[in-house]
Formats: sequence, structure tokens, C-alpha cells
Amino acid sequence: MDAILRNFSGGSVETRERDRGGKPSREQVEAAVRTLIAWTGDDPKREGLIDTPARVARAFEELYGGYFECPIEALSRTFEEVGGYDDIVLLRDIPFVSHCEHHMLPFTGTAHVAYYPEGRVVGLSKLARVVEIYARRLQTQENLTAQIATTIDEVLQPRGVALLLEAEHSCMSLRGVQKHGVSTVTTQFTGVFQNDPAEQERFLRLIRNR
Ligand SMILES: Nc1nc2c(ncn2[C@@H]2O[C@H](COP(=O)(O)OP(=O)(O)OP(=O)(O)O)[C@@H](O)[C@H]2O)c(=O)[nH]1
Ligand SMILES: [Zn+2]
Repeated sequence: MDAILRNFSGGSVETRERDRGGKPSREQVEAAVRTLIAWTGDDPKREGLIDTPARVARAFEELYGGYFECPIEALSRTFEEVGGYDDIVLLRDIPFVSHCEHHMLPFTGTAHVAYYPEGRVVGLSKLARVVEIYARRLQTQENLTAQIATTIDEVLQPRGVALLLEAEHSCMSLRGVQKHGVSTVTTQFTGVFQNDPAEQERFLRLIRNR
């Protein structure tokens, strides 16, 4: 239980993805949702709410499905027939929804993912799948950014990886400080994007210039 709720941030991607724990039963989850409903002040036994715990459990399976998918596997099929192409590959504006690990409230935004292939490339959708898998876990935006970058870097071993995420956190807009329209930007660079300021600048320019 502890293991599954932990969002593994230490060790290699492979270790992180291997160390999975058990899972509570459906009955336990539904009982927990009934407790939360009662905590709000409502009656979990009233007609409109009677099936809600089951719905919430199903919604959680969808929203947090990323714990049961493997980002390493998503990147496992690569191909080399790209006519000698060896320049930057950039996926711009990948939309994502994740949930902050502090409040379990959604933060939504877009991810820009780039890498410099080293001989072999991966199917484009697989990069978006890695974003999706990690987004569907409890996250901080920093951790989400780092996990996507590290995974692509470790699995594909390209010449470099560049990530930029921009998102609005509903725990900041709907509650607490209640600031709407704040965009949080995080970046992570490896390889040439980290070592060569010109490459980093090129990535940022490609994102900005539409
Ligand atoms: N660094 C980081 N902080 C986050 C992220 N998501 C939410 N937070 C912040 O986590 C912090 C949690 O702070 P706490 O003081 O424990 O919680 P809180 O009392 O609800 O804080 P307020 O939101 O200021 O009311 C808040 O400042 C949130 O804005 C994230 O992805 N990254
Ligand atoms: Zn939060």
C-alpha cells in the first residue's frame, strides 16, 4: 500500500518501475470515499450518492492508471531507418492533466518534449505516452518534468533531452491563495541541451516561434 502510493523519485528508472507494492481492495476504497463524503457534511447513503464511491474508484483507476503502465516499455521499440536524420525531434504542446501530491487536485497544462536521436528514433506517440504515464500519478510538476526527461534519457540514450512543462495548479486557483491564470514553468535538460547554451536556446526558440 505504502509502496504504491509513493511516487518513486530515487534510483534509476528501472528500479523505480520494478518496486511496486500491493493495492487495497475495492471495498476498502469505496468505504474510504463514503468517509470523505461524510466529512464534506453530506450523507453517503442518500440516493444521489449511493453509487458515487464505485464511480470514484473507477475514476481513480483512470486518473491514476499511470502506476500500472511502464514508461520503459513504451519506449522499447525504436527504429533506425530515418534516412540519416540526426537533428532535433520536438513534440510541442502535448496536453496533460496530472494531480498534485499535496492536495490531490488537478494541474493541467502542456509539455514540450525534445530529443536529439543517436542513430535510432522512437515512435512519436511513445513520447506523448511517457508524458501520459507519469502525469497519471500523484506528482509535483518538478518531479513530473524530471521523470519524463530521465526516462527518455536513460532508455533511448540520445545525445540530449529537453523538457519544458507549463501548467496551472488548481490547488492555487480554486483554494488556498486563489490566484487564477498563474502558469508554472519547469524545464529539464540533459546532454547537448544541458552542455550547449545554443542548443538550449534553439529548443526554447522552437517552442516560442509558431
Ligand atoms: N513546488 C511545487 N509546489 C506545489 C506543486 N503543487 C502544489 N504545490 C504547492 O505545495 C504547497 C503546499 O504547501 P502547504 O503549506 O503544505 O499547503 P497549504 O497550507 O495548502 O498551502 P497554500 O496552498 O498556500 O494554502 C503549496 O505552496 C502549493 O502551491 C508542485 O507541483 N510543485
Ligand atoms: Zn496542490
